[in-house]
Amino acid sequence: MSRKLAIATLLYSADYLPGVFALGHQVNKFLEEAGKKDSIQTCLIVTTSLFNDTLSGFAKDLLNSVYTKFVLVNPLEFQDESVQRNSENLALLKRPELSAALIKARLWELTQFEQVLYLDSDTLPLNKGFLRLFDIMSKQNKLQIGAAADIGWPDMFNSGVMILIPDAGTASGLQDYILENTSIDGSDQGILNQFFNQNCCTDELIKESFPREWVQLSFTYNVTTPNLGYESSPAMNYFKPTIKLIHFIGRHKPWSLWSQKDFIKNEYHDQWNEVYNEFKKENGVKVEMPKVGIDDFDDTENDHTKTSTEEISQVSEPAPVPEVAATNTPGDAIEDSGNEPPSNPVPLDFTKWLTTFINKDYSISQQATENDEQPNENDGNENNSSPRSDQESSINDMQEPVVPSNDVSAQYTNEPQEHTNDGDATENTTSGSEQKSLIENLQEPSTINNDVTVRPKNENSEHPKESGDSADDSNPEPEQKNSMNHMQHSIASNTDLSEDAKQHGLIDDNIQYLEKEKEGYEEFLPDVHETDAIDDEETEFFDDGVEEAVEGENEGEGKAKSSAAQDSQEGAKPAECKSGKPQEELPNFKFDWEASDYLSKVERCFPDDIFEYAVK
Ligand SMILES: O=c1ccn([C@@H]2O[C@H](COP(=O)(O)OP(=O)(O)O[C@H]3O[C@H](CO)[C@@H](O)[C@H](O)[C@H]3O)[C@@H](O)[C@H]2O)c(=O)[nH]1
Ligand SMILES: [Mn+2]
Repeated sequence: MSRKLAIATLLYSADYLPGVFALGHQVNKFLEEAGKKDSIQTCLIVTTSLFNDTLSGFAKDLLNSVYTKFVLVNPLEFQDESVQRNSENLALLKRPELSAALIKARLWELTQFEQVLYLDSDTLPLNKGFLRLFDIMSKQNKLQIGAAADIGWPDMFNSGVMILIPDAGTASGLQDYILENTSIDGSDQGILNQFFNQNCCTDELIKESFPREWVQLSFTYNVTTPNLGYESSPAMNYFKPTIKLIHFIGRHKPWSLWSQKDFIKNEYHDQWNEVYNEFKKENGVKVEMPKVGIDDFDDTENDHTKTSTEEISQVSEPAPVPEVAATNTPGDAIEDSGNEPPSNPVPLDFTKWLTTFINKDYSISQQATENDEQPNENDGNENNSSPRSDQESSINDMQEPVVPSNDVSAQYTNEPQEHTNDGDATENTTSGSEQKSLIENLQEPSTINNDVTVRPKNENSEHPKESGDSADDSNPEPEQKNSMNHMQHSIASNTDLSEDAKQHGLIDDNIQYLEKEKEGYEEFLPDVHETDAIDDEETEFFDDGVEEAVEGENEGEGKAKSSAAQDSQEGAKPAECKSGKPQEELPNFKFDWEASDYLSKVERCFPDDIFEYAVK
């Protein structure tokens, strides 16, 4: 009699939907190819609140087309406390969204299956060879976990690919352990290693009798990428034909911006995109993924979707640009892009800020004597934001299509709740995607030739407390959520940007925007590109630039980031203003933010072509 087998993945925030879709699609392909479609279930573990309250009926239908079973799970008991205790270690990862990955502990509750192959949703099997794991591990017992070494610390396993035996006793033991111990990495990988992996027992005596066992799988079952600095490693070339699965670890996922950029992308990202496009084509998905994914969202619900739902909850209308779960908040940007000067003296829009503060003193003094000498200058100023104004109509066009919500026929297990997709007929959709941006340094993998390395099994002992080494497979990157929040204030243009690039519409807009103004801003541009082209931090840059320039009332301090402005000023000095009147004194760059009415006193004297973008 055949064993009850499942391949499972996890979804606790909508921005991983593309991963879940592509993975499910690919797994099905290989199950079919291997003739195992009927013998191995595909199982989506999804948080109850995400499923019931957030995902659209359309998304559920799509999920239903690739997964045979949905398992709705709730947070672990006392998960909040665990997350709290782990927060310090998790901070090392710079991946706060992973706090909820502790919910992977629920995998051992899937006792309706005899064996489960868990795959992170950012994994991609490359061929049906990955299914051999069920054969290789056919004798696995409930105290064992099969996983490949993590490249960040190869004495530990990576928890993105795990084969396990569900068992109620193990499940409760693990959850107790999570309650009582701090995870090495603040998330699931650390604590699962501590629980299962004898190597994490730093006390040699206890190690002798360690009760559970990590069975090390070949790295070819979980080849993590990116592998910066090692991409052309001889080992990679040597083992390439044997790779069964790729795992896109870290902040940057194949569906996020960076994979669309030439500078980091590798062939596996192309493969992922092919699979994803194939999925979309086969399922007739033509709308943008945010429209697929999420219904109206109630911010009061679960913690697990917090990273995305913080954003979702703010959004009244979806932005058209991101392919995947990206949230752009139309609000501020659109409002600010009108002709009304902002009532708030702290400008959010960098260009507006720039044009208003330049030559303030000059214009004030000129005003005193010349009155109408520069009658049109303020027009350009007011139109600073005009490149974005055309987006308002795009936003208005972004109404979620009415998508019929079909019943999801998959069975729900484990605290089933009736899903109420009926109310989802109209999806005012948006998605909360924090753009995960990180480039990992990966160590050269110590690849083994055998598929499995079974370690000596020990018995009966206490669990190791914790080790000092981080299992972090991600390089720290500055936290970017805040900057994402800033990003939400802007709307990306509805261009033909690649779908993922569209997620970062703001970034690209800003870059293009500045390029248009290149003349006179050259010294400024490299900073923008270097700092911003890759990820979300550009928004911080702008804010910083504003703050620094403002705070740096002595001219030197502000120069670093507003040098272009100053240069333009200096360049303008001997030249003529648009009015034709030569400037007679150096502009004063002092910027007194306390002066509440400064906007009304601001003038500039640049030639109009500097503000060409305003016309466009
Ligand atoms: O916002 C999120 C974040 C994660 N996930 C799910 O949780 C998995 C783990 O997150 P992921 O971004 O894939 O983590 P990695 O970058 O792979 O980071 C490493 O560290 C994590 C924390 O220990 C482990 O869960 C991973 O297996 C391990 O590879 C994802 O694949 C998803 O299935 C979500 O649904 N929403
Ligand atoms: Mn992963």
